Amino acid sequence: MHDLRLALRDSVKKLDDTKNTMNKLHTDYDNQIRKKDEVISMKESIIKEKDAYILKLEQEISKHDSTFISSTDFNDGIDISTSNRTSLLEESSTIKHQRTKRTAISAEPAQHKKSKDLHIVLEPYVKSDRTKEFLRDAILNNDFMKNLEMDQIMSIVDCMYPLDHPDGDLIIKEGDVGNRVYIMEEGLVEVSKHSKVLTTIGPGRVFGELAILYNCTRTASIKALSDCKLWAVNRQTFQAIMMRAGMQKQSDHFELIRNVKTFESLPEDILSKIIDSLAEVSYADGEHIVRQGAKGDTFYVVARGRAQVTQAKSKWDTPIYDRHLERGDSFGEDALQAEETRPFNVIADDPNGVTCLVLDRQCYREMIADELSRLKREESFKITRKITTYTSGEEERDLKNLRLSDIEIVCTLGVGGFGRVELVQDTRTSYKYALKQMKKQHIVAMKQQEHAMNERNIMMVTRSDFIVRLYKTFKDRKYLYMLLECCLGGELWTLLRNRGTFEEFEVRFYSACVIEAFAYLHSKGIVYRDLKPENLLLDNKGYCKLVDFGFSKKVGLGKKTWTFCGTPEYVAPEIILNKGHDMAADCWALGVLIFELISGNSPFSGPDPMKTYNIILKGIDAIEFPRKVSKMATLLIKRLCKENPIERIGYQKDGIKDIQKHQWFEGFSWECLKKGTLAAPYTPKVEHEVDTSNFDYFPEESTEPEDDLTGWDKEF
Ligand SMILES: Nc1ncnc2c1ncn2[C@@H]1O[C@H](COP(=O)(O)OP(=O)(O)OP(=O)(O)O)[C@@H](O)[C@H]1O
Ligand SMILES: Nc1nc2c(ncn2[C@@H]2O[C@@H]3COP(=O)(O)O[C@H]3[C@H]2O)c(=O)[nH]1
Repeated sequence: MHDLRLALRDSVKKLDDTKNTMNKLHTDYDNQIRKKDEVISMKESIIKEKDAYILKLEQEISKHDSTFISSTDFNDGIDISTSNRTSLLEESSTIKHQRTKRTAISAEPAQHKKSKDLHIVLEPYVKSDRTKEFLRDAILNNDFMKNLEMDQIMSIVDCMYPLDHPDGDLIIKEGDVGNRVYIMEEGLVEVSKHSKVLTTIGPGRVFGELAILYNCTRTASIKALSDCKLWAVNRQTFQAIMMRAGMQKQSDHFELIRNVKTFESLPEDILSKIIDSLAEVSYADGEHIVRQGAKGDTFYVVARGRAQVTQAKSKWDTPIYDRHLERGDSFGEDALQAEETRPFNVIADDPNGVTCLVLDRQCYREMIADELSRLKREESFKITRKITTYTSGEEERDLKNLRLSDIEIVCTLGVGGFGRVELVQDTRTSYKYALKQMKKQHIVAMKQQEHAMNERNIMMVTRSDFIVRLYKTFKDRKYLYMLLECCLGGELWTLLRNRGTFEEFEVRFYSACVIEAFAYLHSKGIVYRDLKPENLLLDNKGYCKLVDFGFSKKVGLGKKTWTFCGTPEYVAPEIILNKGHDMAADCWALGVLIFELISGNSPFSGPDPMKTYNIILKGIDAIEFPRKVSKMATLLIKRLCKENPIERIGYQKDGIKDIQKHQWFEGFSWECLKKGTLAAPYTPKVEHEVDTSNFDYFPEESTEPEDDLTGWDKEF
């Protein structure tokens, strides 16, 4: 019995020990969990602190960004607004996020100044042929300027004038507004950036071109290391030549083409497409342009010089003179329909040679013929689309009677270049909106009045589920206000920052939303010009919508615009080269976006905008695609990022539809996307109407801007 009792006591003790051990283990476990939680919350607070620090830093940077430059000090007639943040970002590179929001830049010449620029009288400076050749070769040796058209280069050469700088002179100061491009004839200069010597430049080299080409402040300083003999061209002259050459060529070709019988009944936008597809070909005196009996599929218009038509009665006869062709005369029309056996010879008969505009059948078919038959079909069915009126919910929102004083701020959603975007509510109806408020004085200081008006005018009439809706605008003494549809899912940029990359099925969805937005805008002749993840907002369902129409413009179908504008990593080569651009620039940017969303990095990215432009000009084929980008996506990106705008998918016969039909989108339900029934790859967590957890925190602003009562915003 005693033994049994002892054994029982032993067992109870053992049980107690086990219980104690268990309790201890539990306490340890709890402690560990607590510690883990503490570590997690410590980590979170470090991340928060880091974010706040980065935010502060970014705000500091954007304060410095306010050093937008203005060209009025040398009154060159072009408005320039360029944020010069690169150097500051470079300095902060060790602590910045792996992903930093990118600033857009713009150099929109005001309309009246644009035309004034075109009427500038170019003042050639007389110089020897040897000097001309020397200057031309220097330009052709420059990475950026070699891409200009030869007639632009020769006009620049003609307008260059001599300039001397003695040893020790600071010819260019980093950060200044640039007003000349130079070519060194004799001497040596030293290039430095942030006081670090980068290189030296000797005879036969161009310098000072970057600030002029891209409307930014001087990217480096240049000091004479000896007495220097230079040639210079003024910014105003340089930019007039760039813009004028493109415009003149377009209007010259337009004049020639509109008088060709085959094209006489075509609408202007199709004529413009033909013009874009034309190639200029030159022939030496006596050279055959076409040969009798040869097969051909090219159509010709004589642009310059005289050509002779001769014809032989048979193979064995000598050709006999028939007539002369001059500027505006065309031949080979039949070749546009089917292969033509040339019925005569056309031979250049001009000591200065002959230049023809040529168009081949395949190009004509791809670009124009289908569009023509579509037009004809539409004409015969007299398709008149009903203008949809979007009244749903509008009446109960009672926007007509809504006044600024009815709006109550809930909290800040974001801070932009010109002010803040607040989550607000209409106190009468409790509807929630995003209210973008822009400081008028700041807009004027940056010469962005035209852009602010464009943004308002375009967004006000835009009705697409893939574009943030603008409901109403207000203004007071200090601010312009835009009452916008609120997208509480946050920016696609933030999601990309948190994820690093997206899977292709996700990118397919987001880019499809952009494609729908572009299909809408492009059909109305509007070019968007600032595509990037920063400008795509997610709604509660996870669909993305285009926002920030500050650079959008109604160009019109078949027309071009010449503004340098966009975000460096996303600008198309024709924008960089000032060739005139249109909706095709958006197709380019779409290729860049798809690449960036899949791989996490944009394809064209240098340490500063100039290097980025240089990489863009080298083209997409020079870019190595990461393995993560599938073959099919690579093909689509390469077709979107074609150097020649007219070859870009999305800009050809079926427009944006061609992109939708691309194999990368095979199986994608465009219909469900449009109806809003397709499930988004990610649904943001939005728990209530004022849940701003998908946005960063923005501290309140203490200073108020000055009044602006100049009245430029009358129509806002
Ligand atoms: N409709 C909206 N719904 C929710 N958030 C918005 C909305 N519009 C803007 N935001 C947020 O506010 C931020 C600032 O927007 P805003 O358009 O002023 O800035 P931005 O893109 O820098 O433009 P800007 O070029 O005009 O300075 C955006 O980055 C976005 O996070
Ligand atoms: N930023 C930069 N400019 C350079 C370099 N080498 C030569 N330059 C020239 O320095 C010039 C300074 O003025 P710009 O920025 O107008 O144009 C710049 C270039 O022409 C270089 O490595 N970096």
